[in-house]
Amino acid sequence: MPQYKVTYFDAKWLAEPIRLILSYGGLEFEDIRMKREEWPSIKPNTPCGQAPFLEIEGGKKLGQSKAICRYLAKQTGLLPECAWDAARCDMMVDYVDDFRSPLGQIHFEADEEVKKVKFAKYMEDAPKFLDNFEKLLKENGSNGLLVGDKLTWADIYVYHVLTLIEAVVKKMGQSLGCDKYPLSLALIKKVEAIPSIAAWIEKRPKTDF
Ligand SMILES: N[C@@H](CCC(=O)N[C@@H](CS)C(=O)NCC(=O)O)C(=O)O
Repeated sequence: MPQYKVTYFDAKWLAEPIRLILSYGGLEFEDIRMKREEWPSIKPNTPCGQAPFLEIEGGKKLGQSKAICRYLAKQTGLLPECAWDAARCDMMVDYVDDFRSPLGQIHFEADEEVKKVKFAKYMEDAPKFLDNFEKLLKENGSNGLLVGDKLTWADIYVYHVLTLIEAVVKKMGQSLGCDKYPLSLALIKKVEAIPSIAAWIEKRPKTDF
């Protein structure tokens, strides 16, 4: 019986970094993917009325995807002990979320004209984020990691969000052009090549986003 249960919809979005961190650490988990119609009956029994949420042995529940990631990062050696490095991880994660958040709204925008205009603006802003990630990766020594010389949860989180953004952007007929950003590409390749992560990517249910 797995010690952890992750509940979310049948998608990557906010739950995938949790699944990736659990997989990285070899922590067995039940990957619960709710149907939309199941959610209203589950929602009142969640900490924040939101998904994803994590259940641990003994029935305790934790909401907020980044709080869950941090908790699991601690169990799996992915949370730096040094307060400065831990804060740098938070900075990277919050920054990549600044890059992702508008795209979520654009993706679910019902009005096609509004969607087009917002997406064009999003693509105009994208290089600013990608250039900054190149700068941050360079400042860390161009070692394919964001913070220090050991893998952290920030590397896994940022890897996930960059690949998610690229998938959404591709679906809309464009590309981030990650090959123009060699250090971000190196981070993506490094995380994807970790055997436990590669094994999860291979076996996880196939969803677009
Ligand atoms: N800050 C929260 C956001 C969670 C969130 O917005 N979840 C959405 C799904 S992506 C949700 O639960 N929607 C259903 C609802 O609010 O009833 C987190 O990171 O976990």
